[in-house]
Amino acid sequence: MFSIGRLHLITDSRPGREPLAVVEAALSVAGPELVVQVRVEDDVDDRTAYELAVAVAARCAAVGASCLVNDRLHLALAIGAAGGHVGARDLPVHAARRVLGPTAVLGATARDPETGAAAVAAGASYLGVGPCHATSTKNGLPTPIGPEGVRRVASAVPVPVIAIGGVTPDRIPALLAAGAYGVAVVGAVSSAADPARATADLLAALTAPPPPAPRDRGPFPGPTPREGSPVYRRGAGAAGW
Ligand SMILES: Cc1ncc(COP(=O)(O)OP(=O)(O)O)c(N)n1
Ligand SMILES: Cc1ncsc1CCOP(=O)(O)O
Ligand SMILES: [Mg+2]
Repeated sequence: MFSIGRLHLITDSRPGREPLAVVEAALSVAGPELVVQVRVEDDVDDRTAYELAVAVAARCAAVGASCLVNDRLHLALAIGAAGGHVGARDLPVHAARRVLGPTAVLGATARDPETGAAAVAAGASYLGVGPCHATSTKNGLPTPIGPEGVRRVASAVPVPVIAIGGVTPDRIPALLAAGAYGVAVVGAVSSAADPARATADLLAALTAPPPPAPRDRGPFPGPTPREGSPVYRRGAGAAGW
């Protein structure tokens, strides 16, 4: 059955960064719970990207973590990654599915329900949804969609939604409450003074019990969550995610 982690670490390969050291630190804390997405800047050549991907994949394999490759699906196949992630300017989802095969993990970017539903119909196993919040990690992104935007997409698709863009531990509860299954981060780990500690903080936020439903808060009952609402969706582990 399809299974995917809730914390996705996307590599930061901008000049001056140390993606492999960051991945090692995160894996030392998260182990098999981590999904590492190898992402390089567009001007990085394939050989350099391949060498980073091989090194990341080896470290993931050592602890049972999953490795995905962003954009460059030939690299995903070449290194035996669990799968890849594509967005609007990459291969279309149906073509990416043909490249990766029927059982690979295939992520697709969506910021609205229509795009998300189309991506799922075309073969996406999960959706990366955002940017949720402002970020300086990637230029040219559209206006952040916030937790409400996540809610709109998550309520329209039957696959895990991974919230991305400006994600920090304190923002995770609202994203989960909106129906996100997990989060993808670059800066929250890669720009942290202590990437291992930052990883632990993100994991703690992802696994913290949700706040009590309104009806449990006191003598004045609030609205009961509807079945199928994000409050229920947090139990999606039962569906095999
Ligand atoms: C989990 C996740 N979600 C979204 C993205 C963004 O993909 P894309 O829109 O193709 O942009 P680039 O990352 O390729 O610049 C992602 N990588 N991962
Ligand atoms: C690649 C990408 N796509 C949407 S936001 C983003 C970057 C997210 O980086 P950060 O976690 O540092 O905001
Ligand atoms: Mg892309």
